[in-house]
Amino acid sequence: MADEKTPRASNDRTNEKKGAEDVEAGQTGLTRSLQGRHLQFIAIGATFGTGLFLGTGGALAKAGPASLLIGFVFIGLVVYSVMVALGEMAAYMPVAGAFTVYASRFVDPTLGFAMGWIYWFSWSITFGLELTAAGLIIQYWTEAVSIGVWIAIFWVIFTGVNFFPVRYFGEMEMWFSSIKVVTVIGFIIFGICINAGAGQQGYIGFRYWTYPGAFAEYVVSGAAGKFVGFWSVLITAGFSYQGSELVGIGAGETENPRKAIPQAIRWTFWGNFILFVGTVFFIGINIPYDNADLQSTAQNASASPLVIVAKLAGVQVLPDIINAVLLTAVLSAASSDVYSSTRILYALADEGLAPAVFKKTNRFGTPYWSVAFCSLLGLLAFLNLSQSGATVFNWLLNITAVAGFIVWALINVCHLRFMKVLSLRGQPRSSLPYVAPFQPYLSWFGLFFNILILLTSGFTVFIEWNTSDFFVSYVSILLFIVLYIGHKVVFRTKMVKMENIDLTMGRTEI
Ligand SMILES: NC(=[NH2+])NCCC[C@H](N)C(=O)O
Repeated sequence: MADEKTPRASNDRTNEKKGAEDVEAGQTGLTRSLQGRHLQFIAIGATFGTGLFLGTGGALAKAGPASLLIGFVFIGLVVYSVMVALGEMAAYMPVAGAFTVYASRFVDPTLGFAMGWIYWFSWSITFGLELTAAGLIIQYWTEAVSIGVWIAIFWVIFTGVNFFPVRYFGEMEMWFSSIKVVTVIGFIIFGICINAGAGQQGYIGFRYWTYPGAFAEYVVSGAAGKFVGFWSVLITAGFSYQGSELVGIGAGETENPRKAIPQAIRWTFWGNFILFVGTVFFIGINIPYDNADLQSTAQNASASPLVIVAKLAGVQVLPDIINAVLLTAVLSAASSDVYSSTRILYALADEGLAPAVFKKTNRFGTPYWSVAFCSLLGLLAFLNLSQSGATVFNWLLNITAVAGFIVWALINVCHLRFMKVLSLRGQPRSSLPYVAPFQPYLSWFGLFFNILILLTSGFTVFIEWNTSDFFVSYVSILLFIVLYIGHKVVFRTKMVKMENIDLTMGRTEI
């Protein structure tokens, strides 16, 4: 198999001579200096970003509060299926890059290649997207300085941060993420008070669910529908939750994977789920979906619904404070973006699926070429300087979200195959360090909906043809297909046969 030739295999051979601990650290070249809590915070850092803080506004405006809530709960279930699947595999086989490695080993090296590069693509693009969002947020205070200056400053800072030893990075990310979590909790408490009558609107309750209503009519060229509105929320919800799966990417860098990974996964999932659903619930009961600010946000991503809630309540300085926090939120997401695309590229190089230079680490374990290359794509943020910044922003958001759904679907695929091979070899799943619940149904459920959502993400083009919408909705799928076919044609890989699947390499306990 191609495996024989990969640098990773040779790495492992050298490692066999070293002590058990060295095998753990040396296997990836990255150091195992992160703990479970760091993983969790990196995942939280990447997840709580533009999606929750800005994207929810547009979704509420178009679909109404009930659709928003149901959409976030529903995608939460899909995320759950992905997270527990990943947890089961990663706790058993902690390797850097995690799921692309599983795809290569359990299904087909070509699948690992295409999945890895599409995932890498989604994060590199998100870096640019988030830098732009940061610039837009600052412009709330002053437009005297060009947005390009902010993008440049943040690009330098967050690229630089990723060159630090990973331990410092993990520590910094923990602070950033904590600020976000505290903000969201603060917002929820604030939302309760405002709803109960603390603001200038008096007691609100569910008033806005009656007028203007719980569901909005989603309008596409004359045709309108409530279900369509709900369905349109799913892409935004998906984008918002994406990043949760990062817990698995850092798997190769944790000190005690068997314990740390399941715990980190559990905390990340439940933390994200509760805070996301809580946030969209309180946004949805405190802002009428036909609010003018909200409707204009849907057009130009200009104001966060969190800021709108504070504005409606008539609290003076609060919008500024929330804006400041949003800035840190989006910036921390930006630095996690680089971390994530760097590690995915490293893992691809490690598997022999990207140039070996991306594997080079310095003595602190930083894969510096990889960091440099990934952050270069963040410079795409400067494209947003054009007039249609908001349009470009929405485009990138959609492209990224679809890429994310492809990756989630493939995590489900890997898990289904993982379970199959275990059962063929007579190894009970109960012997695993972490066992995903409701299997195999949950993984099938996740796979079905991930595919359905990504295939229907561009449904509006079927109602009214629009080339640019078609492109935005399906370019990630096209890219994925091109990567897949391209790799197949050049390398002529074969699907990994069940009996050849390697379940031992990368394990901490054999
Ligand atoms: N597949 C991806 N890389 N998606 C990007 C996720 C972005 C993140 N959830 C945010 O709201 O900012």
